[in-house]
Amino acid sequence: MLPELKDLKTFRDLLADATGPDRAAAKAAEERNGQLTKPPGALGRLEELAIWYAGWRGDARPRIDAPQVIVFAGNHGVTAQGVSAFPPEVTEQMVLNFRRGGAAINQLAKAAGAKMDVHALDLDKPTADFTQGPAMGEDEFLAALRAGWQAVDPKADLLVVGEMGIGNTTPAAAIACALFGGAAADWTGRGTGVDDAGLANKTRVVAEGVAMHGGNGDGLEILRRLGGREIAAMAGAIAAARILRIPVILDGFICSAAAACLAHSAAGSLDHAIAGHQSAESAHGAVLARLGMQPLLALGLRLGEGSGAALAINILKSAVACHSGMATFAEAGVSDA
Ligand SMILES: O=C(O)c1ccc[n+]([C@@H]2O[C@H](COP(=O)([O-])O)[C@@H](O)[C@H]2O)c1
Ligand SMILES: Cc1cc2nc[nH]c2cc1C
Repeated sequence: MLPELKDLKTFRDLLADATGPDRAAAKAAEERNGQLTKPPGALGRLEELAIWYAGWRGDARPRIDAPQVIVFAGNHGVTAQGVSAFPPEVTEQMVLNFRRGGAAINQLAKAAGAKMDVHALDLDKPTADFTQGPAMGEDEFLAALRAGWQAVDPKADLLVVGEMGIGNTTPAAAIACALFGGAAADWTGRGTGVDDAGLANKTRVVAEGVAMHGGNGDGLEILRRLGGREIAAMAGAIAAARILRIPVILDGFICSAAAACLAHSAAGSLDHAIAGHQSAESAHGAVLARLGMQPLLALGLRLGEGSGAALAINILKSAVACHSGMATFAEAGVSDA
């Protein structure tokens, strides 16, 4: 059961106190893996993926039958600074497109056998421009975390969180810079495709935001000050999934920035998450490296929407299918080494 998110302290406490995977199930899965009809280690990373998944599900021979993809959408006051190649109206237009089934993620979720939910968060009320003050007040931030928290289907057995929000690579870059240090230019990329002048302007905006808000508190406070509603909602959903023991596949740059805020606030809070795909957004590889994650795929996508993570669902499903469906040496009458 998922506890109610009364206030930010409750969220912080739940994040810090969440229990880890079921070690007995992981151990039993490891033993089973050693008996399957293949040379030891021959399924490469699929083997560790299946054991990791078994541990989080508390089942040495699990199945993946009910993946959930959630796309959160939000609008950003910082778009007033000309940081995106597209106008902010596109956020709402794309939400309609998601609801009609016309976006890439609709097809990718379908191809992965996942149900997809869309949550648009106060699109008519963009966050504040973080160069002027905190992006969200405490109540707004809590409401966004809660939207993510409540969006997770407790019956799901795998979760992908994605986003749509014109301008949101700017807050994601600012978050990464505030959490990991270095120069704004190290974390700022082209997003939907800004030109060189646009990139220079965006880098200045990120630097201003980090100068104003960086160094103020933990990852959650950084998320409130520099983030956005859809970014906070992704963080809320990832944290809820851990409590529900639902493994998570992370998507691109913005999703990873949301996740990084959780990891900064409480070590181990991403133990139930893996990286699905390394985005072409320039700093995504560096964020994943800081999180100690190796993406399953690198196909050059830079779309968001949960697209890269949705593509990785079938890899995890395949790992679990091999693990749970293969015969052991004894069952198949194949000679062991
Ligand atoms: O996920 C990524 O790595 C990613 C990289 C570049 C762009 N995006 C998507 O593009 C939008 C943000 O780009 P921008 O240029 O408006 O900041 C937002 O809707 C994201 O879903 C997403
Ligand atoms: C068309 C479009 C689709 C998107 N999907 C996620 N981010 C996006 C940004 C744009 C501009």
